[in-house]
This record gives sequence, C-alpha cells and structure tokens, in this order.
Amino acid sequence: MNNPILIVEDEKDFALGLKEILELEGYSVTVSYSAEEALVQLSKNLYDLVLTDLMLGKMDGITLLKTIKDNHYGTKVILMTAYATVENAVKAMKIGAASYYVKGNPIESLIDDIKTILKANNSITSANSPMIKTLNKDYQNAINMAIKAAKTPVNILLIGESGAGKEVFANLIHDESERSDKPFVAVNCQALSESVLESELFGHKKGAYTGATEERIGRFEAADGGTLFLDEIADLPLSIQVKLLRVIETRSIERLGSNTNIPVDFRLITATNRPLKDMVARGHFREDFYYRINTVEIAIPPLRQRKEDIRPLAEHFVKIASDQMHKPVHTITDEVWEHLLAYDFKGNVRELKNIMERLVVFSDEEIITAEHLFLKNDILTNNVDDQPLKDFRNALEKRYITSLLEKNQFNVTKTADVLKITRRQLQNKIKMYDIEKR
Ligand SMILES: Nc1ncnc2c1ncn2[C@@H]1O[C@H](COP(=O)(O)OP(=O)(O)OP(=O)(O)O)[C@@H](O)[C@H]1O
Repeated sequence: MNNPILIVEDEKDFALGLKEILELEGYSVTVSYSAEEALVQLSKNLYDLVLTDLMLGKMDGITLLKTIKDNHYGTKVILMTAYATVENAVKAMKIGAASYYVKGNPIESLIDDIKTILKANNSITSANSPMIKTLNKDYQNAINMAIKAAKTPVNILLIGESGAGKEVFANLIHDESERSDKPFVAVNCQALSESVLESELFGHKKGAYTGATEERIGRFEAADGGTLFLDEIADLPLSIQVKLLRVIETRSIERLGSNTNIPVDFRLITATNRPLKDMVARGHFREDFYYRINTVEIAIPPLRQRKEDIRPLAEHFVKIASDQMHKPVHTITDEVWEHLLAYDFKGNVRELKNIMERLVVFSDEEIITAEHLFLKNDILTNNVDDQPLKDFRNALEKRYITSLLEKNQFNVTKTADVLKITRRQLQNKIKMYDIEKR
C-alpha cells in the first residue's frame, strides 16, 4: 500500500499514537506539529492524504485545508476535531475536505475512511491515470489555472512541448468541468489530411463525396454537451480555421453535403507546441481565429524545468508498469536517479514514462539498475571520451548542480534543500567543481 500520509496535530501523544496505528496498516506516515511545519513538508514531498486537526496554533485546520486545495492538487484532506459541530463539518466538506473525524469516535471509523479515500486514489493510479501532483510552482500554477478555467465555459489554449502533458491537461479540464459526465472527444489535426479532417470534424451526408457510402456524424456532434479537444492546432489548414471560427460564433455546424444547420454545444480546448503568435505574424495562422481560441492560455512547463517532479513521476510510472507486468520492483539504484536528474528529456513526460517502462521490463530481482538506461543525451551516449566512471559521474553531478543553481538564481539554501544536502556540503561542491555564478 504505502501511500504517504501527513498528520498535522499539536497534541503530540495523539499524533504519535495515530502514526503508529497507520504504520501498522502499511502507510508511510510523517507528523507535523503545526500548520506552518506541514506547509514546509508539503513543499518538499508529495502526500496522498493529510490528516489535520481543526484547532492548531496560529494557522487553523480550515486555513490549512484551503491552502492545500489551492496548492497541492491531488492531496486529500481529512479534518479531525475534538468538538463536533455541524457547521464546521459542513464548512470543511464545502471547502473540499474528503472527510471529517471526531476525536473520541472509534479509530476504526477513521481508518475505514482513510482506506476508502486512498483506495479510490489507488484505483485511479492502476487505471493508468496521470499524476496531477507536483512539487513545482509553475506546474502547480498551470494546474490551478486549468481548474479555474474548467469551471467557466471559456476556450482554452494549451501550450507546451511534445509529451509535456497537454492532453493530460485537456482531460483534467474536462473532468473538473460541469461537462465531465458528457463526452470528451480528441482530434489530432496533424495526423489527418485536409479533406479527411473536414469530414472528421463536421461529418458528412451519404454521397457527399466518393467513398461517403453512409451518413456519418462528425466530432463536433460527437462532443455535444462535452469537450472537443483539438491537438496540434498549428497544423489546421487556413480554410478549416475559417470554418471553425464560424462554428465557434454560431454554435452550429452543417454536415458535408448538407445545408441543414445542426446546433452543437461544446467547450473547445486546443493545444500546440508551436509559437502561434509568430505564425500569425507570418500569415500562417489566422489572427481572428487565434484570438478566439486563446481566451485562456495555459503554458505547461517542460520536464527539464521541473526536475523536482522527475523522481515522483518515475516512481509513479514504475508502480503502474510493475503492477501491469506483475514484476515487483523495490529498489531503483542511486545511479539511475543521477542519470535521470541530469538528463534533459526532450520528449518530456512521455519519454520518462517510456524509459521507466523499459527499465521495469529489464529489471532483475526487483531492482532497477542503470544497465538498461539508454538516454539520448549527448553527454550520456555520444561524444563521451573514454574516462574513469568517477570523472563521468562528477561531470554529471556538476552539470546537474549548476542547472539547479541557475534555476534557483544561485540561492544556495534553496538548492541545498532540493538536493537534500546541507548548505556546507553544497558550498564544498561549488568550490570543488569551480561553479561560477552566471
Ligand atoms: N502529469 C502526468 N502524470 C502522468 N503521466 C503524464 C503526465 N503528463 C503526461 N503524462 C504522460 O506522458 C505522455 C504524454 O502526455 P500527453 O499526450 O498529454 O502530452 P502532449 O503534450 O499532449 O504530447 P503531444 O504534443 O505529443 O501530443 C502520456 O502517456 C501521458 O499519460
């Protein structure tokens, strides 16, 4: 099981007792004695569940709950209190607490609640769903924007490199919207030729063109009431852009070969990895269409700019792959982590996922080693002179530390924190590797 749980509780005995009970149930448990301490933990580690007391010191449980809901999507919260008041319970559930526990009630009821909540969480994981949890501020901001925008009917444009998770975000927006019980329909505009794309989107009447042997509904109609996701929007031919603009404005379509107007109700999400603004400037993308689709624009950071998430994501993929392949994995060697953290992941999360799946396939005796790690980075495969392993490792370490320092504007405390080493150790490494502030 092993879901990470954080207990936030200022009554030490109760906290430690609860920790012990949950550990016996197989969970991995951390305790914080104040909300402030809990926030520090939450910024460093991903938790599936937070159990927080309602009455804490300066910051109370409700405020902590709100902060978690705003900044740690995917982390569930159970509020605990000594005094049951209906108002507090209602308030907690309204803000998004998963449950409410009254201290003094049988502890089994709390454990049952925890099991139910985490089971729902785990079953999502086993169904190959994404990990919308992060330790990175920019990615968290993107999640927050997506959830906010999801609650409104606006058109949303997702921008991000290939494999960064644009489709994952489109699904998240759909799931968080009022349309979540209606269809989510995705169309990749790049994969289809102009005429096929047109009939795919609008549908066609029987005999509309050679080969149209039957009447067919298009994706707009299929998405009725739900969400239409157009991926690789930069590849949409100008002629179709005009037609889509009209659909967005009139909220109706005509099947090819027909002039009957069919009303359609959809939320439009588009995605691209190309600079649409430049394409507009060069006349390769229609300006009016661009302004229609990007009411809200969300940039999804590439994986190399959220290195804190590499490890939890990799562990998530290993868990899914090892479950699917019935190959338990209990150890991933430090060497593997070193390589992964130094790698630049041009293929983003997709590439990390593929790498981890491959490593599970080749793992022996429940251990993942670097032996089967073929990374496409220059430094790791090509252009590497013969050298002792130690020099190679040092070069990697230097490169990684330099990039982290740059990312943190050379803030040594912050960087040491991410690296989980002391300031002094980091300063020694900076000296040893001759890393200069740029
Ligand atoms: N946060 C995440 N958690 C788990 N898996 C993720 C996450 N983000 C992306 N992935 C996985 O990475 C792969 C690529 O994601 P996705 O298809 O959403 O990327 P994309 O930006 O739409 O790529 P492309 O531009 O190539 O279409 C998918 O297998 C997806 O499940």
